[in-house]
Amino acid sequence: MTENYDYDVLYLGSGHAAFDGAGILTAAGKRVAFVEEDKIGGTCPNWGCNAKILLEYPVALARQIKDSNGILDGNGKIDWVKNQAHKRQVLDDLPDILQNIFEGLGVTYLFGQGKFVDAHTIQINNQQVTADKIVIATGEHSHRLDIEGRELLHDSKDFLAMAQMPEEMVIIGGGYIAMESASMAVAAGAKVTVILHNDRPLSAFYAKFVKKLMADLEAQGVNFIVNANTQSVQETANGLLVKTDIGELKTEWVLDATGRVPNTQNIGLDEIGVAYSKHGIIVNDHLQTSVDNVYAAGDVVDKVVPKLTPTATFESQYLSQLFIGQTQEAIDYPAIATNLFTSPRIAQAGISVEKAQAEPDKYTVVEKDVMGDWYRHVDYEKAGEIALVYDQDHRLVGATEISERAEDIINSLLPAIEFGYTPEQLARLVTIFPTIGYSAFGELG
Ligand SMILES: Cc1cc2nc3c(=O)[nH]c(=O)nc-3n(C[C@H](O)[C@H](O)[C@H](O)COP(=O)(O)OP(=O)(O)OC[C@H]3O[C@@H](n4cnc5c(N)ncnc54)[C@H](O)[C@@H]3O)c2cc1C
Ligand SMILES: NC(=O)c1ccc[n+]([C@@H]2O[C@H](COP(=O)([O-])OP(=O)(O)OC[C@H]3O[C@@H](n4cnc5c(N)ncnc54)[C@H](O)[C@@H]3O)[C@@H](O)[C@H]2O)c1
Repeated sequence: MTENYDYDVLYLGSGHAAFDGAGILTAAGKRVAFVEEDKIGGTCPNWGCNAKILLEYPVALARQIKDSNGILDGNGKIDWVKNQAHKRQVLDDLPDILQNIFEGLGVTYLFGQGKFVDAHTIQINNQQVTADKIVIATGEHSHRLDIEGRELLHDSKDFLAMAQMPEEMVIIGGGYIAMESASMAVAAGAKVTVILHNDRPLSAFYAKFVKKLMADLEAQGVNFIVNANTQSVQETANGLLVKTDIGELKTEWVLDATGRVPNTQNIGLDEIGVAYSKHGIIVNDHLQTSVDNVYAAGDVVDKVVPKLTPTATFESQYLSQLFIGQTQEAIDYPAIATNLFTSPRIAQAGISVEKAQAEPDKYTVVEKDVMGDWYRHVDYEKAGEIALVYDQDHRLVGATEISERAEDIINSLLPAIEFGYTPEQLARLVTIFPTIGYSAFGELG
């Protein structure tokens, strides 16, 4: 009987995987609690997406100034100290704002590290609380290389809170965080070296566009060292010395961007029998764990869909609908759009080019240089390419673009990809001209 518990639904964590679905539950009269050991709202608002985009926004502006051939006066120099101050001004109140909103909806916040005592009971400090259903939404933390001098390495949280931009920086890794940080740091004046342990960074993105991005970043001053394993970082009289198996280099600051690790440790999973792997908590197609009343959502889940905020939101809302009986169906993920916030950006959604090329009987790939569209020159852009994936009925099923406006193009095309618009339906979309959204549909012509 659910009345025997303190709460109907309790979330371990208070990030997007928790709060985006909570309103659905409280509206249905459910008693809801979040357990949070750090900042309310989790990674995305505090040291992920929001912090990143505030610091990153001037990068494209600075590039526009430089590429405008003097139309926009000035040198487009980014003042990192002021940039950080602006970020703090916008974000520092967000946890309080979220707390007010959710307490206003009737949600209880319980502060401290939560750990399972049994399948229905969570220990927080000296307190035990019970719930009918418990959702593990503990997210991930940064991976730290196990090398000599690991205590000298920094993570993405440190990067996004960095008071001053160092003159020199080494970034280890070739994922989203490595590339986005390299793009920001070089634009803000740092001498950046990226160490890759292979020669295929950004493995989830179209290889041809990744090569173009790397060439562009190189032209901006980023130095890539490929196929190098970092072995140690040492403090010397002249700064830090980073040693790899193919050489060494001196630097001021080192970012370890070698991935993120699910927060599955020290929360009592083994004690209550919740199964997990190194990729996260193992769930069925209803996001239910190996223990019946325990579910998981967000980055902590072992899943094939990208670990992004909108994915966490989708899962959180799905679980709430499941809990109030609005659905009994398995989770049905839509096409998930993603964007790499570098300059230039790479965005994508739907069937990838690589998958389409591997199945030529099912898909056709059309690639275009987007600079043939006059509108792309409005903001002084110099290069951009799109790859469109069509099925046999000539419906758009996937798209990826490299350009400064790639995220807006892919967002515009997403409804066509998700809902499988026919050419006739597409022709009925009368969008605003002249805009980047209009240009997006122009690419389909
Ligand atoms: C640098 C960076 C940039 C990113 N940029 C983007 C982006 O541009 N777009 C995008 O879509 N995604 C981005 N992401 C990913 C995005 O932040 C995550 O997908 C999203 O935050 C996942 O939400 P979540 O609720 O699953 O986890 P989180 O937001 O990590 O929340 C988990 C919460 O659980 C708490 N917690 C953990 N263990 C316990 C415990 N035992 N007891 C109590 N509380 C606990 C943590 O303190 C945390 O607050 C970025 C991530 C990083 C690191
Ligand atoms: N724009 C966005 O939406 C955005 C931005 C940042 C982060 N994120 C999310 O956060 C997650 C984490 O991002 P991330 O960049 O930390 O991870 P990632 O998994 O994208 O990249 C990790 C990188 O580190 C490399 N690596 C792994 N082990 C290594 C080792 N021992 N030595 C050297 N390199 C090593 C990998 O080859 C890979 O290139 C992503 O999966 C993404 O979902 C999203």
